[in-house]
Amino acid sequence: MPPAPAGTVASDPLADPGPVPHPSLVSPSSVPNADAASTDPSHSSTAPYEPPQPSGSLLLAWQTKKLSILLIGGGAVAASRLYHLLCAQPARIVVLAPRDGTCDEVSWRLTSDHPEAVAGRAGIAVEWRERALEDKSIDEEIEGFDMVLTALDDAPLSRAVYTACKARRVLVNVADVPPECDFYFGSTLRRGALSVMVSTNGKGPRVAARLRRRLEKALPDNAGRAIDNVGLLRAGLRKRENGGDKETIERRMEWMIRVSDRWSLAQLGEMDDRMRDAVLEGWERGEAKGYWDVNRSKCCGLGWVASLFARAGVGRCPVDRDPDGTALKCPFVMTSTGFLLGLATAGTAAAIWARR
Ligand SMILES: C[C@@]1(CC(=O)O)c2cc3[nH]c(cc4nc(cc5[nH]c(cc(n2)[C@H]1CCC(=O)O)[C@@](C)(CC(=O)O)[C@@H]5CCC(=O)O)C(CC(=O)O)=C4CCC(=O)O)c(CCC(=O)O)c3CC(=O)O
Ligand SMILES: NC(=O)C1=CN([C@@H]2O[C@H](COP(=O)(O)OP(=O)(O)OC[C@H]3O[C@@H](n4cnc5c(N)ncnc54)[C@H](O)[C@@H]3O)[C@@H](O)[C@H]2O)C=CC1
Repeated sequence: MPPAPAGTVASDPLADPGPVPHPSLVSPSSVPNADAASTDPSHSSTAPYEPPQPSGSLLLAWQTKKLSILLIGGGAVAASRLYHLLCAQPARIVVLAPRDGTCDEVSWRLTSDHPEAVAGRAGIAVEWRERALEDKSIDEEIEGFDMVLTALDDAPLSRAVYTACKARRVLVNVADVPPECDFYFGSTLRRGALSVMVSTNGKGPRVAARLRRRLEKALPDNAGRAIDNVGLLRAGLRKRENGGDKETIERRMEWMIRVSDRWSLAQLGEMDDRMRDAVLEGWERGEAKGYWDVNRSKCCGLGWVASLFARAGVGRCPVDRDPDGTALKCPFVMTSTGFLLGLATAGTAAAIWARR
């Protein structure tokens, strides 16, 4: 089969078109108002498009690999900041805090020989300036940094840092003075390359943490691995087809959408090198292989049957077609099944009653 023409959604007749096409592949006017499907009863908009939620902040995945970041303070808040900074893997992290008063976690992350502490610092120039910040030396201390974070128990000193940073156009977060922050931290859960941040924009950080814990419990165990494996698949696709022209980009995205929508998170979490290569073999023909298509010999050959069933959408909700959903949990399937059963029961009762 020749490669799929750009912009088409299903070159494989049995392939699932998937729940939502990529925004770049549909005309903007066909994007529906997500509110219509919202389960939040406070949303009663009839606007055709999602009305802006005035939260006051822009959530972004900030790429920090070229940044030099200064963290001032060494207490519990600084420990949390340091953990998130290490996850972000900037070029350089400098902590400015006297040894006396610095908590164990901060000093462990900065100096321990424990293999995990060492791995956590890998590739980052990490430095601990073991001294206290003084008012008169602020300008000197912040020199050369792209971002400054303060986690001090000294509000006037924090404010002075803020003023100095603003004079130099350096981005700053002052943990104890929200109006003097260019950005806020949020409650973030991390699994591999997957991060989810809950932000209440300064309204209720403790509640944000509670919501984050709830999300953590709801997330499948291997969600992080699933995302990492999708990353490897996309990298593999780029190796096969690295073209940058519009048609190639559209074809790559269209194929990735179809493949992504055929694998549940649990199945993605299992995707190993063999499965990935088998999926990538479908690229040339524009074929989007699902989990069972590349595991047909599994379960004594019953994988073939599962592959046919999966392509026909058996076991999936016919309405949202979510690869992680099952028909048993689909309100549409359950309601219509209940309705048909009710109808059959009422019909049988009526027939029995009419015969008497
Ligand atoms: C504006 C913001 C600026 C910023 O820090 O970037 C800010 C500000 C302040 N927090 C204060 C207090 C508390 N903060 C927490 C917890 C967290 N705070 C975080 C973020 C933020 N905190 C930003 C807004 C984020 C948002 O709203 O979404 C989290 C999410 C992320 C993180 O810090 O990494 C992290 C949870 C992480 C997790 O567990 O997942 C707890 C709960 C606890 O400790 O258990 C308390 C005590 C209870 C309470 O006060 O509500 C005070 C002192 C108030 C006072 O003086 O009374 C201020 C200053 C003020 O509000 O004036
Ligand atoms: N944004 C947030 O998430 C939260 C913010 N806070 C606020 O953040 C601030 C810090 O909180 P904690 O870490 O719990 O306080 P903490 O008292 O545990 O730590 C303060 C740290 O600052 C260091 N320090 C003090 N003066 C210094 C100086 N001149 N130079 C360098 N380091 C200095 C101390 O050695 C200590 O390590 C507090 O003002 C608190 O109200 C508190 C809880 C959550």
